[in-house]
This record gives sequence, structure tokens and C-alpha cells, in this order.
Amino acid sequence: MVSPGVAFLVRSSPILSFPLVLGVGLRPLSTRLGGLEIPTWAAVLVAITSLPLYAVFRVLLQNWRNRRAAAALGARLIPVVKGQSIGSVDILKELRFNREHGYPADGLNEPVQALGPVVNFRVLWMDTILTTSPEHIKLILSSDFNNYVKGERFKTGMRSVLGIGVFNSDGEMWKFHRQMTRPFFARDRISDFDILERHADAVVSLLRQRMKAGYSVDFQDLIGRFTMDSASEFLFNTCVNSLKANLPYPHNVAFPPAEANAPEAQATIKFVDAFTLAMLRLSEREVLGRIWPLFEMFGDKTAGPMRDISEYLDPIIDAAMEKKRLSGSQEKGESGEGMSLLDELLETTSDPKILKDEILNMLLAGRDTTMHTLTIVIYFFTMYPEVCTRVREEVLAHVGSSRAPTYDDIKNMKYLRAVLNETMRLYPSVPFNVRQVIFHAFSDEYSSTSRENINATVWPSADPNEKPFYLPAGSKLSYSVFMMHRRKDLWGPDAEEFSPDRFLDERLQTYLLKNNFQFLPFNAGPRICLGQQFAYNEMSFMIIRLLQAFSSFSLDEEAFAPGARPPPEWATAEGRKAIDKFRPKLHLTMSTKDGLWIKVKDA
Ligand code: HEM
Repeated sequence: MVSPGVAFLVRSSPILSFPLVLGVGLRPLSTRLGGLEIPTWAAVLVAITSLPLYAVFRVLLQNWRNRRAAAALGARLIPVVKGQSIGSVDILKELRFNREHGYPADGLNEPVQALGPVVNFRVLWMDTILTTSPEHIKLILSSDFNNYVKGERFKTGMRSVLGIGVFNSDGEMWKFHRQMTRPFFARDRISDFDILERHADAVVSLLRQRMKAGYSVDFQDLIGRFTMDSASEFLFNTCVNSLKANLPYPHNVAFPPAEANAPEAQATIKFVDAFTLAMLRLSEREVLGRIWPLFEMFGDKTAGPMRDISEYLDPIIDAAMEKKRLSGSQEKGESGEGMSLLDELLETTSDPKILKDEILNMLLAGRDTTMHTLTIVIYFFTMYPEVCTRVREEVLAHVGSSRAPTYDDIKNMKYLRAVLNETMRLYPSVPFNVRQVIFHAFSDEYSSTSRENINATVWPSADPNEKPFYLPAGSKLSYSVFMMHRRKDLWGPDAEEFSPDRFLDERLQTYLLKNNFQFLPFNAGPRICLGQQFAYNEMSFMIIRLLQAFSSFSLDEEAFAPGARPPPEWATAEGRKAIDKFRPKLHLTMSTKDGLWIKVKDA
């Protein structure tokens, strides 16, 4: 297999070989055509400078075209964030550094404050537009949905893991996946809580065991196992059983008890680690953008983890296919309780590639998002014990201290829902998302001379007296719900405060109900999260079980590894960056660096 880097170079070879062809061919050609003798040094100089000159020419031409097209539409160009170095490479470096070591939106807040809610980070002369405006996000996700796609650039980077699954497809393929999976999220299916109950009980007893033994627990790790086990059983009827593998001990326990993992846990650990690593590799590609293949010259960095993932998943898919083959037409159409997503998918397709892609896409969607939200809810319980007490009172009033909650119990618990929403407002699982303005240049349908600007679009300015913004076709966009959820002009002066009541008191009317598109933890429009209701049920169920078992939660700051604590310089920052006691980490989704070490008190 050719590595992504080599494939990239081969694809780019026509342009990269241009200087060579020019260097070798210029002298004989000029002699033949015009009898002109070009000295060797001049031919070499022309060859060396040809590519940079061509690049400069293209950039200038593109800028001129954009200005002209914007003027023709009565629009203006999006303000560009100016870097200090050629091609604003310093901005790229800073963004990469901040992604690894900073707080989310470090390096983005300042330009947005200076230039407004939409800016263009023109790194390496390529437009990368960032918006934090609900009006623009509404256009992207809903009212002008057909003009935006995930885009080839994004999909190529994700393909080696997510294939052509629902997350990584556009157009007809995306519709096919969406139609295929939607029935599975019907209300009766997602309110069947048997699976959740078993795994939630395991979480509670593991917490109790560790407390009894006198150790703190990494709640993020523990709850990630809960969401992984629940999702795997729900999706493919086979529990990954990650809750059966041993829990880690805090870094400050000098001699943790020696515990060997049960043999059956080994395969689980390998699968879960491979899954986590594959997601990490994908997020690294996303940060590098178009040039990511150059960092994979010697091989596809997702190939190793994907081998381990396939080793685990392929037999499960094969067995389900075989079961389906043996049962034949008997079961056809009998979708209903007890059927996993995989069983349901087998009603539509028997293509193992599509089946695997879909399962992996759903696991990505279902594990890390709910893991993160539940982790931050518990973190907020440690920070705001009065909120924890109030949710607990609601739990005891609606469900009591022992019975498992039902769908209706959960639906009626308004404060719990407000706590979940407030958590997802401040720390949404998908803080940044990407799209591309669709580009139809190669469609036969559009063969006019100005075809590259078909699908160019405009966005309104916040100030109606200002001209709208012009976006060329093909522009790469990033929208940040993380930043939008913290805007004081949208949420009020207390936007950075954790206050679940804002979803219940007059602030709901004053702020949120004025503009539904300013709160989007699950996205909106045709691509809205398919698992939204499932996620609310799963998270509420787990919190209720925890609050029936435990009366309070506390943070064990000593148990956090030194590199996982917020650095001292954050203390002088504004807002939550100064207050919070964990370090957010950004990959495809958000998490906390090195987990969340807590202690719990039995109820
Ligand atoms: C707190 C929990 C969750 C949050 C915050 C969340 C958030 C999101 C967001 C922001 C998207 C849009 C992604 C994009 O545009 O690329 C999305 C899509 C999706 N989510 Fe969720 N999600 C959660 C849980 C789940 C669960 C538990 C499942 C299923 C088991 C799920 C299934 C999906 C699917 C299938 C999509 C793709 C929709 C499409 O592209 O058409 N999500 N989710």
C-alpha cells in the first residue's frame, strides 16, 4: 500500500515537476523557437522561482476575483487575521500549540474580539473562516443547508477510519446512511433501559469498591467505559465489557495493588485503546489541514489501530451476517425490541464495509460525547455542591432512593435537564465543527465561464448598516458553538457562570428563546444529532443512579498528574479559564486531560 504522503506527492507531481521540466526544457525550446541563447544560470533561476511566482500570481488573481465578485454582490470580504510571518505560518503554529496546550478558543478569542464574530485565518494563503454567529450557523446547518458540505478535504482525512459512514459522507450517500439508521432511534427503542441499568449498576459498585479501598477514581475513564459498553451493546448486541477491565490508580499512589486483568479483558483493552488512538490520529489530521499526508510519508498512521479494531469487530459483523443468512427471510421486516443497530442494518444491506463503517461512526458518536458531558456534570457537582443537592432532591422526589428511573421520570425532571443543558452550553462535546461551501465547478450542469463562483454565498453582517460578507465557493469554514455559547451579548453578563437556572428562569425568555440557534450542543437542521434523545436518556439515567447511591462528590486535586492541572498563568485569565480546575483537551470531541479524579460519599 502506498503511504498517504507518497500518494499526495504523486497527486501533486504535475505541479511539483513543473520547475524541473522548465529548467530542462527552457534552453532547447528557446533556441529552437527564436534562436535565443539562454544562459544556464538564467534557466536555473527561472526554474527555481517559477513555482513561488506561480503561487503568488494565483493568490493575487484569486484575491482580485474575490474582491470583484464581492463588489458585484454588494458585499465585502471577511476580515483577515494578520499573521507576523510569510503566509501567517505563525498563526498556524500558535493554533497547533494552543490545541495541544491551551484552553479552547485560545488564540481565537482575541481576533474575534478585535474584528467581529466572523474572521478569516488566511493561513498559507488559504481561506479558513471562523464564525461564532448564530445567524451564520443557522444558514450553514439549516436554512441554506444544501449549499454546505463536509467537503472532500475533511472526508479524505477521516476516510481510513470512518469510511463512508454517516459522519463522513455528503449528498446521496449521507441520506442513505441517515435513512438506514434513523428508525433505530425511535422512542420505544431508546427508552428501553435494561442495558443502561446493568452498566450503571456496575459503575456504582466499582466506585464503592474503590472508595472502600481508599483510592480516588478517574471518573472520566470509568464513565467512558459505561458509555462504551452501553453503546456497543445497543449498537451491535455485543458488550465490549470494558467495565470488567481493571481501573487505573492515581499517579500519586506509590504502590498500587498488583492486579492482573482477566484474559477476556485483554481483547477489550486492545480494542478500546485502538479506538481511542484512531480518533486521536484523525484529529491530528484535521489540525494539519490539507497538508496532513506529508506527515504520514512512511505509512498510514491509522492503519495499526484499524487492524486491531477490525480484529475485534469483523468476527462480530460476520456472525451477525451468518445469523441473518440462516434465519433468511423469516425475520425480515420484524424490526423491534431486542434488535441491535447491526441487526437492523442487515435488513437493508449485507455489505460488510458499510456495516463496519456505520458501527464505527456510531461508536464515535455515542461514546466520547456522552462520556465528556457526564464527566463535566460530575465536575460541576464537585464545584457547586448546592446544584448537586438540588438535583438529588429532584431524583428522590421523582424516583425515590432505589428504583430505576423510567422514560417519564426523566422527562419530568426539569432541573436535571437544565443541569445537562448548562453543562453542554459551557463545555459542548463538539466545540468546533467544519463545513465547506459547496463547489460545483466540475459539474456539467454549470458550464458558464464564471463557474468557480457558482455557490459563492453571502452572510449577513451583525450590523444591518454594514455590507454582508462574501464567501467564495469552496471556502473552508469552521463554526464554534463553544465560543457562541459563551458570548455575553447572546447570554447576558453572566455567560461564563455555571447557572442551570438560566434554562428555567426569565433568562430563558430574555436570551435563548429569542434565538434558538444560539444553543446548539447537538447541531441543528437536517444533520442534527441522531442520538440526541438517546443521549439525554442515557446521561439522565446514569446521573440518577449515581445520586441514589451517593450524596456528594469531591475533586481529588492531588490525584491529577502535574501536567493535567491548569497552569498557574491561567489564574489571571477571564471567565472559566481562571476558575476551572481541570484542563480541557480537544480532539474530534472535547475531554479532560488525564481524566477527572474524584471521591464520592455514600448516601
Ligand atoms: C452528549 C451527547 C452527544 C452530543 C453532544 C452529540 C453531538 C452531536 C453533534 C454536534 C453532531 C454533529 C456532528 C457533525 O456535524 O459532524 C452529532 C451528530 C451525530 N450524532 Fe450525536 N451527540 C451526542 C450523542 C450521540 C449518541 C449517544 C449517538 C448515538 C448512539 C449519536 C449519534 C449521532 C449521529 C449518528 C450523528 C451524525 C448525524 C449526521 O451527520 O447526519 N450522538 N452529534
